Formats: sequence, structure tokens, C-alpha cells
Amino acid sequence: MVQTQIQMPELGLLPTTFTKVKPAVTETIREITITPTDHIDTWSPDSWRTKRAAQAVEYADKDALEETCAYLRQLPPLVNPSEIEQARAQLYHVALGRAFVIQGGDCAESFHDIKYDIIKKKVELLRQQSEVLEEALGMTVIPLGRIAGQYAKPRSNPFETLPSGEKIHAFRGHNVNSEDPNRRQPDPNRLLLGYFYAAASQNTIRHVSTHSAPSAGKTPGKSFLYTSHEALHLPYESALTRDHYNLSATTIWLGERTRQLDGAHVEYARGLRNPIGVKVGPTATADEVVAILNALSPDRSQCGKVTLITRMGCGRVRSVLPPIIRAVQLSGHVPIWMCDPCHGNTFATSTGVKTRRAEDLLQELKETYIAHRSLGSRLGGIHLEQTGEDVTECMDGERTTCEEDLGQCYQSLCDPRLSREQALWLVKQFGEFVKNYQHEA
Ligand SMILES: O=C[C@H](O)[C@H](O)COP(=O)(O)O
Ligand SMILES: C=C(OP(=O)(O)O)C(=O)O
Ligand SMILES: [Mn+2]
Repeated sequence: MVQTQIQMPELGLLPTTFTKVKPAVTETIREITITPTDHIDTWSPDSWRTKRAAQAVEYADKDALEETCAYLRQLPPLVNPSEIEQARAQLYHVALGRAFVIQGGDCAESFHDIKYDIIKKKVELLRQQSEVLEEALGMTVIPLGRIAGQYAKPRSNPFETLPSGEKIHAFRGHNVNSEDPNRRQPDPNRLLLGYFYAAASQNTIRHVSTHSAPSAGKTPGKSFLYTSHEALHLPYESALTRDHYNLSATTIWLGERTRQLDGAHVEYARGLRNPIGVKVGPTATADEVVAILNALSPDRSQCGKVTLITRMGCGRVRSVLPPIIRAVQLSGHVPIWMCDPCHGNTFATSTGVKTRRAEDLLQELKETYIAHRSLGSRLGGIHLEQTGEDVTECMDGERTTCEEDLGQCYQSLCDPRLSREQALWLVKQFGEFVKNYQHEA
């Protein structure tokens, strides 16, 4: 464990430069009421503290947490504001249907995987996927890693019970605790480890990009791929926020369990310049999604500022997605629509192992693509849990065909990831499907 000398800066002295949004009249477009907000000037990197934070981590020693965050506030940024602005500019084109995004990586990155070869394989997988998609879709594809900071997890149940009857914290990601049942107490020092592992990962990504990218993509020092993670742990995220930039990643997202309109996560994200993703599951209503867009992007001209990452589950898309797409179209917002075919298709085997079927993932991608096309909307990206390793965590028709096969190489700390081969298969199949669809249309 790292030893740190904590210096306590005065809290509350963070820079606060605001753009005051003019109060505007309330307007109604068809059935949907939009109230442009004039409350951005009440935002600060810490204004979320007045709201309820779902999935918040309970630390035994709250002072130790605050001391760690005070230390994090003094550390250098992990990404530059210019990179965030560049991503915003590129995502604008995605929202308008001129480019596409492939976002992928671990469900929960492991500190043990911060190794050159493992990171390199993740980066190369994303590059290969973007090449496959560029060829199939005939447009630029922007790779975006769930990488260099995906260290905090929401869980269905905050505790688990051991066979002995002892109740322990659930594993909440390496920024919070260990997967080892004997070391589940949340430890704030892990946030510092997370920061330094994220920095090492960023460094490796830049190195891999400079040394193994095709010559056209080589820009020394420039990251080949943008980084992202779920902004779950708000004390950590806000400690790495300067002015209106979260400098821990290019883009962050809000999870299905933390996107409450009146909650702390929406409050935190609404003041950021970073592109923001929001997971949208099958219980989301159209009004709720429009209200989230109003909160995160009150200025509706900010095309691509918000990415709606739908994760409905195959078979459910046709009934739940179209009303949401329609309501967003009528609202005047122009978000990016992305499909995460993973989280609505997880199931546990008879022995309690979490898995997914690659075929179900492909099916949800197809259903989502068709839902957008039939409403004149556009699917702008795919979001996958995957790794560059040869794991056996998801089922396919080839190597991992049954429950027994999952045991061969199941290493995930949380949700099952597609192996390199499965992840490539999926984007190739999707690319073929789009080509045929466009040909027939
Ligand atoms: O990655 C997502 C969530 O953390 C995960 O799906 C929750 O899984 P659980 O139901 O095992 O807690
Ligand atoms: C927690 C996740 O997903 P969701 O919020 O969609 O359940 C995730 O992406 O790992
Ligand atoms: Mn997951």
C-alpha cells in the first residue's frame, strides 16, 4: 500500500468560472415540456454534495477519504482540456451521422492488469474493430477505451454473505476494495493507487499508439484513443475536476443505477465540458430521458454533448426504444445514440456464473440499428465489455459453447467480457448486417 504525506488544502477554494445561461421561457413541443435551466451558475465541482448519491461508498474513516481527495486535488491532470475539446468536436460529427464510435474495455479494470502487453492488446483490439467498422460503414470510426480509470463499480447488492454467514462488502472495483473476501473494507488509499495506475495506463496507451499505430495515425505524444470510465465515485471524480473539466478521462458516463434526475451524479455531470454518456435501460421512460438531456445539455444546440447508451436486452428493443427515440427527436436535442448490448443480456448459469451469449449481443445491435433507421434516427456507436485476452467468459458457437467451457479461463472481476476473438466477430457481423441492410434499403 502506498504511503502518502497528505497536505490539506482548504476545501471550497476551487476555481469557479461560470457561464451564466440566460433564463428562457418555457416552451412546449408537442407533448413534451422543456424548461431551459438557468441554474448552471449554482454548479461547482462539489455542488453534487447537496444531493443524494446512489451507490455511494461508505468509508469507515471519512476524514481519511477527505484527506486523500485533498491530495488528489493537487496532482497533475491525466488528460488535457484540449483533448476533451477535440473529442467534443469529433463527437459533434457522430451525432450528425457522419462518424461512428466504438467504445470498449473491461467491466472492471484490474490493478493487476496494468502491464504493457495487456494494455497493448486492448488498444490493438479497439484499433482493429475501428478498422473493420470503417470499412463496413464507410465513415470515420472513433475508438474510445473503457480504460485508464474504470475502477469503481455499482452493484445490485452492496453486501454479500460468505458461506460462513459473515456479511462483507461486495467488490466495488479496485479503486474501492479488493476482490479478496478478506480485504473488502473500502480503503481511501486505493484512490491514489487508481490515479497512478490510470497515469501509467495513459502513458502506455500513448506509447503503443506512437510505436505500433499505422503510419497515418502516428502523432507522437497524442493518445490514439480517448479514455472513459463510469463517473461513479464522486469524491474521486470531483477531486480531479478543474474548472469545468473532469481531467481524469476524456469522457465519462453515468450508469443505469446513478442517473436519477435529482441525484448527485446528474448534478456533478451537468457542469462539465467533457462529453457525457448516460446508460438507458428498459425501465427508463421517454420523459425521463428528455429530462436528463435537459439537465445535462440545457443548450440544445450542443450536438453530441450527451451520448445515450441504450442497454435494453435483446427482444425488448422493439417495444421500449422507439418511444424514447421519438421523444428525443421532438425535444430538439441531438445526442449520440449508442448501443451497449452487454448489460441487458447478462444471465447467471445454474452454478451462478455470470455470462452472456454473443448471439444475443448481435441481436440487440441489429434490433437497435433497425429501430433507429425506421424512425430516421441514427445509431452512432457500440459500447462493449471486452478484453484483448483469450478469456472464456461469454458463450459463443465456437470455443465457449456451454457452461462447462466458461471455467477454462474466466478471469473477470465483475461482468463477463467478450474475448478478443468474440469482440472482433461481433463487430464484423454487425458491419456485414449494416452493409446488407443499406444495400436492400
Ligand atoms: O457492471 C455492471 C454492474 O456492476 C453489474 O452489472 C452489477 O452486477 P451485480 O448484479 O453482480 O452486482
Ligand atoms: C455498470 C455498468 O452498466 P449499467 O450502468 O448499464 O448497468 C457498466 O457499464 O459496467
Ligand atoms: Mn459491467
